[in-house]
Amino acid sequence: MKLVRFGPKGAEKPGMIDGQGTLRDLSGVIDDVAGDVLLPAGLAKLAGLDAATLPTVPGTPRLGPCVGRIGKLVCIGLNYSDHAAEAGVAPPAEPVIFLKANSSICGPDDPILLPRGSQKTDWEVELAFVIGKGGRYIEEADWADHVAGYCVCNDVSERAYQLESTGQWTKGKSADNFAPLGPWLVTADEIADPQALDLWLDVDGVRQQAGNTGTMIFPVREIIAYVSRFMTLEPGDVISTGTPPGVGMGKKPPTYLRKGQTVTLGVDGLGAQRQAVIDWDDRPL
Ligand SMILES: NC(=O)N[C@@H](O)C(=O)O
Repeated sequence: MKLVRFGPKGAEKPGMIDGQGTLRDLSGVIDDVAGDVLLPAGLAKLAGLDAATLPTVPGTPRLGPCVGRIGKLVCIGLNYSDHAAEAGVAPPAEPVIFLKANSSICGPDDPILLPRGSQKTDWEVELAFVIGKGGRYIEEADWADHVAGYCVCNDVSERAYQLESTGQWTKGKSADNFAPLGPWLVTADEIADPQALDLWLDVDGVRQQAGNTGTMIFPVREIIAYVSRFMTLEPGDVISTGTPPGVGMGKKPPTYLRKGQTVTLGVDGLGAQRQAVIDWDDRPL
């Protein structure tokens, strides 16, 4: 199943994309793509629906982040050795974990908002996964029982805020619209192997990142066990698994996003995102 959330920011309704690619309204069945709906029983109920009986949604409404009421957005840093090399650091011996502020989460095609004065806003295509059944101290062998599905994430990053001032990475990772999620939450049954997915990102139509999740240092199964050693994972939490090489920071010379550019990105089977780059002060209100 491909689950979506559509409509204006903050008032998104749940929906699904049927086998013909038509957007269907799920708001008569569930209140949101969130929480317990993501548990195995919730997803089984949705899978049992006859999509043809759901109302179609006219037009092409805005898509919101494909999961609602996200409790936390956990990210894995430097999870591709060639990205670690371009970032100038050694591949980590254990997963690097950081959080992005929930206020950075936005729809897949919402604009990237350049923070005031930003000169080093960068792109990062990533495979993200969504927790269904939560847990603590999850065994690696049980990882698949805990994943509701997968989606695309652009881990937008302001490198000066992230790396050139005091503290950890949070400041550079958390600005508004720095975490587009979607277009769809693709349920886990549709992804045979999360470690065999191509991912790509273009700026103004020019390929910048091309990778495959097979080259991650720490695969999804290890990430879920590792993260749950440090925090309880809950239904609707999202974990983004790191970016392959080709970020702007790693170019020679480094190249960053400018107002007026367009970023497109995607992951095999999970759909694509498209973001216009605009100044924060020009954001639609
Ligand atoms: N360098 C940096 O910020 N990288 C991470 O976000 C990552 O995904 O590897």
